[in-house]
Amino acid sequence: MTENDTLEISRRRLLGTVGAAGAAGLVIGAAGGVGVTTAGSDGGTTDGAGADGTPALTTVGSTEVMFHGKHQAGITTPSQSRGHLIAFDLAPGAGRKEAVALMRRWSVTAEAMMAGRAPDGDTGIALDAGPSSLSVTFGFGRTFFDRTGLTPRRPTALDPLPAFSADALDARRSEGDLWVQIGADDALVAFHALRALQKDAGDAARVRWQMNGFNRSAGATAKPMTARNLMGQIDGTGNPKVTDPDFDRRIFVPAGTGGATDWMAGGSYAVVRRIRMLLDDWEKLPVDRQEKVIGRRKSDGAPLSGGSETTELDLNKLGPDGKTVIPDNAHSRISAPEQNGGAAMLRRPFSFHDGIAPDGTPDAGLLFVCWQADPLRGFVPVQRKLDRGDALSSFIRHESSGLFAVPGGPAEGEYVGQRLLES
Ligand SMILES: C=CC1=C(C)c2cc3[nH]c(cc4nc(cc5[nH]c(cc1n2)c(C)c5CCC(=O)O)C(CCC(=O)O)=C4C)c(C)c3C=C
Ligand SMILES: [Fe+2]
Repeated sequence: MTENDTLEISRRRLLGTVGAAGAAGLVIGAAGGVGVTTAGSDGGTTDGAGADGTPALTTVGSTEVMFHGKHQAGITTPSQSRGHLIAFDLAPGAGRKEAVALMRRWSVTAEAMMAGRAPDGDTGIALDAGPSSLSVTFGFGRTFFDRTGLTPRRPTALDPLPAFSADALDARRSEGDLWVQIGADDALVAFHALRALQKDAGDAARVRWQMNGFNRSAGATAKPMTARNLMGQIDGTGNPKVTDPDFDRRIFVPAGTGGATDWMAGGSYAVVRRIRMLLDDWEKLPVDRQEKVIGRRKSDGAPLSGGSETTELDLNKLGPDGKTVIPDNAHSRISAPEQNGGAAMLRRPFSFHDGIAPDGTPDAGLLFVCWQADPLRGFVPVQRKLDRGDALSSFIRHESSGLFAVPGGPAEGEYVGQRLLES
């Protein structure tokens, strides 16, 4: 477990709000899933409910994600119900000096808001709310390095992603000098963070694109479970777990790689794709055919080869017709690490819905965000393979793309990116 996996209920909020609900102690050890332990003097349960069955909703507002740590927040942090992804370009004439000042400002603001404190010049949008699991994550795009005179320190991992045959990318909604991912379990808290960071950008950087997403709200299901996407599938089952022995090696850049990119130690690379779902077409497909597209049951996410959600896929199991029960073009088969030389990534997406497109179809889908120590051993080989023969590809369209270097988390007194910008 990493330092940022440990979420704490801020003592102040706990006493101020949760205490009133009778929850005497709350600890969230949250890597890969929220576990809420309520040691209430009222005999509350371990799923956050009080003895009288009243949900301890106050825990949603009270949960605090740590800003400082080995890794930035928002990577292994449990997915929040609201998200904003926003890319900025440095303003014309702005260079390294302005970038340093901006990263300092952003870090001060993010730290305050994640702790539930109002930043300077506050708008008041989040007044009354606790931190609500707010996380703010900062990344640098390929173009940032030229703009700041740091080209020699640009990692090769930021080389442009290859073009894929199914790409229908909008350049204006792709890439960017800087990238910010905001997540929170309250819509106002998330928007508040977005506004504060936009205001902090001042004259130094301009918004290039912004996308808004959502996930299931904490407490909406009877027990914590893997989220569903807008196609109705349980999505996230095959993700690497922080307890896997090779988790850190796959997701985070190791220290001591030496040389120009040492500043990325503890960091990770984010691939961001706005993937439209062709929901009208998808929903016309009978459920048994939808299940063959993925290779898993829709109801509970279990592999078509049998078992429960967490059972390994049996890719060789044959059906009565002599064909593999998980079809050759099933999404789960093609993307499985064992089919891709072990290539793995941590998928941490948000769903999006931006209304109805001009053709009358829903402009909805997945803000696909995946994390890896090296995109050439994560996203790229898997997407190459999916691009060639994934049954899901008839029902999705990749509309924008970004690749960002997300440096390690700041130590106390440091700002995000300091090891790049000041060495
Ligand atoms: C290149 C990477 C991937 C893209 C792009 C992608 C898009 C995408 N996926 C779903 C739905 C599901 N994906 C599932 C599994 C899965 N997908 C990827 C990679 C990409 N998906 C991986 C690596 C895996 C895990 C494979 C494994 O370890 O077995 C599943 C099954 C459940 C699960 O494991 O999460 C679903 C469902 C959509 C809807 C989508 C684009 C919109
Ligand atoms: Fe997938």
